[in-house]
Amino acid sequence: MTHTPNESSYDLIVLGTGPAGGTVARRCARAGARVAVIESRVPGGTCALRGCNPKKVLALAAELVDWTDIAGGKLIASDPATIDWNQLRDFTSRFTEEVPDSTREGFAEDGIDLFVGPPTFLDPHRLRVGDSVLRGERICLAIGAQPVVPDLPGIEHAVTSDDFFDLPTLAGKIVFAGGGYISMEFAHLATRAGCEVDVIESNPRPLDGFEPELVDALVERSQRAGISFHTDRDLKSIEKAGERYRVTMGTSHTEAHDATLECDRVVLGLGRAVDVDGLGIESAGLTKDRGFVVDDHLVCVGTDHIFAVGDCAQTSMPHLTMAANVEADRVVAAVTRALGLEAAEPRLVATSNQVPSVVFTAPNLSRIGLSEQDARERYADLRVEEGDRSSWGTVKKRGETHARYKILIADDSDEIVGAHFLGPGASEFINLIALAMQHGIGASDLAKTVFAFPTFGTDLPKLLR
Ligand SMILES: Cc1cc2nc3c(=O)[nH]c(=O)nc-3n(C[C@H](O)[C@H](O)[C@H](O)COP(=O)(O)OP(=O)(O)OC[C@H]3O[C@@H](n4cnc5c(N)ncnc54)[C@H](O)[C@@H]3O)c2cc1C
Ligand SMILES: NC(=O)c1ccc[n+]([C@@H]2O[C@H](COP(=O)([O-])OP(=O)(O)OC[C@H]3O[C@@H](n4cnc5c(N)ncnc54)[C@H](O)[C@@H]3O)[C@@H](O)[C@H]2O)c1
Repeated sequence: MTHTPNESSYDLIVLGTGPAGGTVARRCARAGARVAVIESRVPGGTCALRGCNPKKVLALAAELVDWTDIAGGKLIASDPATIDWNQLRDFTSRFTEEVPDSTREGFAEDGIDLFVGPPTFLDPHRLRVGDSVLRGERICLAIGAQPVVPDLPGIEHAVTSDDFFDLPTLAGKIVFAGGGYISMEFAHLATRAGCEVDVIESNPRPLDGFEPELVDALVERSQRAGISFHTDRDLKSIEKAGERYRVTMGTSHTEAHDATLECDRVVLGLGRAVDVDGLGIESAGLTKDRGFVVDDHLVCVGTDHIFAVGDCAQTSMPHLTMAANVEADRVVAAVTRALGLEAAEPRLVATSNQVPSVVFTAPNLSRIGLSEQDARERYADLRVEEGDRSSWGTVKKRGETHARYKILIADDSDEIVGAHFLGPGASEFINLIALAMQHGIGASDLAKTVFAFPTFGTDLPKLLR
């Protein structure tokens, strides 16, 4: 083995400091591995710095305004609450400001060497970062994904979710391109902040993958909150029009019906993609498709010592923080075992169908497991419990008008194979269903379970009977 003079050797080199990389690095270091982490940006990862956590602060503000709006004249006097963007943005930044230092401190506590800068593979075991060359017995890619910015005329006028948290103003008319999680959550905030809001989505409805009836109900509720939808429409171009922007939308099928919208800001929510620019993946023999192509053990195809985990790995797992943590735990077990250390077994275990997700609109939309369409293809004995909870006391007490559910049960085995909720309690129900799905609690046992009254939990057994 030849070493360059400033080359350091490690048992494990991790690329990325998000939930996936952070977990792999710290748990392996605590198990006794000599670990280096390379981060190309400020340490902390998407979730903590420009994703879930700051987004949840914004979503809380949207929910609060919405709740005072729908409960005004009932639970409280009807003066509407308002959002002061400067105050909200500054409050949100308090939660992100501390992340880089606390990430650095956490790594230091665990004896991990942190290198900040863009890395490049020199060969399958060695990476250059700045002036340093690091050699890793094992390497773990946890580089996440970046907002998709398509090559369209005028795209430089748009901002991404990364920029949204620091916008100098949240006012006027905002066009969100794409109708996925990011646009829907930010659109719900923006309309509650008094903006005029439009969402452009190339599919017939936003939030592909969520149950169509529940999405339709959320769209109706969103429209009532002031959001306009342009479905079956693609973002085509953006032009500067004085102080404003002119957005052109095509249809997904023909150019015959282009339409334009004038607005003050365009925000992209067109998905996220893995960016390997400058990483030199060919020197490491890596294959990338939508993400790094891995085998069932999260080992990159074409290698026997490089793992990929979280948003950058091409697996059936959704691109969510807890899914990244589940995969990270599997890699920790594999790496510690391979290094001959005491194997650190996974703390979190779930299949892709057992990972719940919530869209933090007001009201929330949640899902776990299969859609009804997929479940019908797999289960001849499928039982579907579905309905509208908007007349139920727990919903009406809050002043909410839109609340639906759909629970999918394989009748012979009593197994819950999918569940979908919109409205008050959606994020509580989905966790109870996740508990049942992850630990083999059948629908009829869940239907007999006693929860504290009056919480949303007490509605769940009734939805299953
Ligand atoms: C606006 C927004 C809201 C979200 N809300 C939620 C939510 O509510 N719930 C939820 O579960 N998920 C949410 N997500 C998704 C969640 O953030 C991701 O699934 C999660 O962060 C994935 O973790 P990761 O460790 O794989 O990647 P990341 O957290 O993206 O971390 C990857 C790290 O690698 C670094 N990196 C990139 N390239 C390189 C390189 N070449 N070399 C070294 N380092 C590199 C990046 O800078 C980053 O620090 C949200 C995402 C966004 C954008
Ligand atoms: N609450 C959460 O858990 C949460 C929140 C935000 C983000 N995320 C994660 O981040 C990922 C990225 O979020 P996202 O909202 O950017 O992506 P997304 O994949 O959820 O949605 C992108 C949407 O853009 C549409 N689209 C694509 N190109 C278009 C075009 N040219 N014109 C119009 N519409 C177009 C797609 O049809 C799709 O509906 C999510 O898939 C999710 O994994 C999770």
